[in-house]
Amino acid sequence: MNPVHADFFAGGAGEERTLKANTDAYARRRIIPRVLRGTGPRDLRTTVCGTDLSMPVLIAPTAFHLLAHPAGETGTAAGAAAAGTAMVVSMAATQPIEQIATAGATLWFQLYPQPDTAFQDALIGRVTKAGVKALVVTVDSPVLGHRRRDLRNGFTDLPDGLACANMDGRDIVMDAALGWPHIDRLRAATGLPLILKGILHPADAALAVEHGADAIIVSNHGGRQLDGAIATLDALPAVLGATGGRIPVLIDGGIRTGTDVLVALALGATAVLVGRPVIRGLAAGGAHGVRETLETLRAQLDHGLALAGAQRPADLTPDLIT
Ligand SMILES: Cc1cc2nc3c(=O)[nH]c(=O)nc-3n(C[C@H](O)[C@H](O)[C@H](O)COP(=O)(O)O)c2cc1C
Ligand SMILES: O=C(O)C(=O)c1ccccc1
Repeated sequence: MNPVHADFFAGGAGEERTLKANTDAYARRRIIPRVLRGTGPRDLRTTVCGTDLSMPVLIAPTAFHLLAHPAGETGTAAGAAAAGTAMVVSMAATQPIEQIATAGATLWFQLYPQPDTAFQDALIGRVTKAGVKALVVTVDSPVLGHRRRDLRNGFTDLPDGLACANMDGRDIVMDAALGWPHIDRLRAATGLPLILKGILHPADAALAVEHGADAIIVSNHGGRQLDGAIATLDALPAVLGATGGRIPVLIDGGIRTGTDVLVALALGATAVLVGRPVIRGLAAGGAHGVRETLETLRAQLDHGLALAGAQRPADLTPDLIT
């Protein structure tokens, strides 16, 4: 990959402390396995907001897949389809949603709320018509994070010939005026499940429930927005305390192995999303590479469940983690 693009995918904001904290939080945890619980054969299937998944792992929304591989988002979606999981398509996707949909994966669509609500409504209509099964609204980006690698590299825009293919020639606006009324507006604008991505504070998790969110994603945007923000795994318990089981709580950031998935599930997440590992799979081998990444996570999760004394994700409980 072009090193400038590799930096774009890998990098975080500021000192990259939060980027590192996400993976460190998993490395700090240890599993206290149970034995003699009859763990075979495992069943990893999970349903989230009406979407059936072969395992509790989804593809996080990430920008610009054509920079990673000529198959682009359609290749990523084909990998998701082969693995039986869902892909969250970024608003900054470089291929049209209708093309990505031809790969046959279950798709959710990620949206940065746009001040041009007429355009936003049209985009929601377009992706709904294309068959997406949920809207994921990213709420952690009132402004873009300060990404020093991109600034140093002068990476400010897509190269000629590439564009955000679902934006009708517009730029994505990150809007610091956003508030809960914008969420209420989105809630009224769609019958699709509405999922808020980028929640870290328990008070915001409670507000998300009150404003009709169908699920939330505990996320710090992979350490790309507020450097110094809490690691997502460390934020999870208080968020779960605030939601009290009323809606599913998903998590992303720093998940690199199947045992990381196991830890997140045991601490109460319904499912996880993975960002950079999928981009690396895509860059290395297109749709097959994405599938390989997902199948590796599945095999590791399955193996970990057996060794920790769980037959299915629902058997995992917080007492298994220290
Ligand atoms: C290169 C890159 C681009 C991203 N683009 C988006 C995006 O367009 N929309 C969004 O909501 N999140 C975006 N994210 C954040 C991811 O959805 C996710 O929160 C994060 O990557 C999870 O951390 P992980 O990469 O450690 O798995 C992006 C992340 C990366 C690394
Ligand atoms: O969200 C991101 O992290 C990201 O990298 C991005 C870049 C351009 C447009 C939208 C998102």
